Amino acid sequence: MLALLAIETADALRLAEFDPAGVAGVLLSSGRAATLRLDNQREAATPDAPVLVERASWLDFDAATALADPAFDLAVPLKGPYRAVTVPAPDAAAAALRLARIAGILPAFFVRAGDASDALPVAAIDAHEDAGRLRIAARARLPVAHAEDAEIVAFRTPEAADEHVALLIGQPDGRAPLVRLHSECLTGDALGSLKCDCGPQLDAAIAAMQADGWGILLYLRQEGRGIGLVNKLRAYALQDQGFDTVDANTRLGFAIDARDFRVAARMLDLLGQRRIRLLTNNPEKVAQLAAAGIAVIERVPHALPPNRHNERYLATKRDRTGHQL
Ligand SMILES: Nc1nc2c(ncn2[C@@H]2O[C@H](COP(=O)(O)OP(=O)(O)OP(=O)(O)O)[C@@H](O)[C@H]2O)c(=O)[nH]1
Ligand SMILES: [Zn+2]
Repeated sequence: MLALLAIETADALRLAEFDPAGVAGVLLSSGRAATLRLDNQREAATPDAPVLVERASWLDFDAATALADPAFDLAVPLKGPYRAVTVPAPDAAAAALRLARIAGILPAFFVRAGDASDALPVAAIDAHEDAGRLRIAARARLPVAHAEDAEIVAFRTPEAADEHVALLIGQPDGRAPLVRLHSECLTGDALGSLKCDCGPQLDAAIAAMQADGWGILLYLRQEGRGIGLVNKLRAYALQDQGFDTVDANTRLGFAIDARDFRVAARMLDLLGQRRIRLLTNNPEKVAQLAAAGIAVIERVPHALPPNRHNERYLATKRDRTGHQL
């Protein structure tokens, strides 16, 4: 049993209440630990396993914040040496790091031994990520600017606040539908950001479905490839320091791509569409859908013209994350 205090939402006073004895270590992800060069220590060398940094006397709240938040990596020369020690409950620790991702906060906690009173079981965190628990919650006609004959279907689970939606465009005609898995991007979808290609991809997907007669746009609430808006903006700030989109995610302590496309497979299943043509440049989407029982009979490329702000981002997708661009 672990007691946890998220570093992002704590302060020195709350830390003192949580851990009067000053013994709580700092739990980090393996990616963050590697950035801090802890991975040459045996206790921090297992790929993808959580890492616990021993509480040294100088490791106060501010020092822990610098451990947790890469915004300080270049500005604050980190103190040390850090010592990685055995993680007492590795499954609970891993679940805590998943919970941080779900909550959209930095994956870094003070940890000490906990007791059973109001403990959150690991299974409760797993349920948040269980696509099998998605149900159709509501559906209605929704004419949109470039597809007047459209219907919106909203999905949710009893646990998660995310409301994924499907926009069904046109009428089924017996052919496998053109499908797009679009991950939420507030900056690109709503504000017209030029840093990525999301906005134009969203518009082009709806246009392609309209032209083809019918299709299904899945709008997945996976902002920032699953790390949430605030963390994506932290990644953007790191990109302003020169790191690319892949290294920025790792420095924050997240997977390069934290999305789970079983959500999309489940939505297609609930819509009764198990044979599709998929608009994407990302082979991982095809692979994850296929693994979840959706037959992707065709991959339809979905590349749009670059601009001077997203050229490097698109090159990184091509060179480092396997996008077929
Ligand atoms: N973490 C992070 N997320 C980003 C960044 N830029 C865009 N995103 C998010 O990435 C998601 C879009 O994914 P992309 O990787 O552009 O494309 P894809 O969906 O993998 O592949 P395609 O189907 O080929 O478009 C959206 O959720 C965006 O918010 C970034 O620099 N960092
Ligand atoms: Zn975007």
